[in-house]
Amino acid sequence: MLLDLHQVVTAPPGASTPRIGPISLSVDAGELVALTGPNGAGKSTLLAAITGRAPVLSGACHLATGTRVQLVEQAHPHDRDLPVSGRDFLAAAGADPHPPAPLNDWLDRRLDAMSGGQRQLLRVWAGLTAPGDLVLLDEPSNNLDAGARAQLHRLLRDRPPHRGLLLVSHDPELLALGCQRQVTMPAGRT
Ligand SMILES: Nc1ncnc2c1ncn2[C@@H]1O[C@H](COP(=O)(O)OP(=O)(O)OP(=O)(O)O)[C@@H](O)[C@H]1O
Repeated sequence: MLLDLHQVVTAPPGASTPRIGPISLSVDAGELVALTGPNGAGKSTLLAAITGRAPVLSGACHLATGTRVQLVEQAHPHDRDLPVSGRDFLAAAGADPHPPAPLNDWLDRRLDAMSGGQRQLLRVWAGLTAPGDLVLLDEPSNNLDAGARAQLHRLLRDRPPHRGLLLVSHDPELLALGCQRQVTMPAGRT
């Protein structure tokens, strides 16, 4: 098992409330596990706990020894300030430099000259193909139009087969992509 959470209770980085959880889930190599739940339930905070940026207040969060984690966060306003080309961004991430069309058409463009959706797809590609065993995707279809959502589905469908994926999403189309399990985050507590 790459990731095994048992009754984990966490809280946002630097805060002691709200308490998030308890939640249990596991992700094995090759599995796609979906994490759903209402806005504010704590899904992004749980990803922060898995990557060590938020505390595990009780329960156990176990990553198999040597597991490399790639986190693709929700689109961040500072993304657009990065003065690098798509090609340099993929190189810096250690990602596959040959994404499928139409992503390959954007590689000579600077990130700050791409649309938010184009940056988002490139970030997902980087997360899926950079060295890693477990990929954490935080609401990757946010702000994508129908065409970009279709591209995202293709990237996920054709992902490297042995990686484990934990997919945070509210998007029914994404959740229908063939998740092994769907786990619902309980509402947060103060
Ligand atoms: N830095 C912080 N300090 C205090 N509270 C925070 C902080 N960051 C988030 N929160 C609170 O923690 C709770 C969980 O937030 P989080 O972003 O993890 O939820 P989420 O399930 O990912 O939500 P969404 O579906 O809207 O993205 C929310 O009530 C939020 O207001």
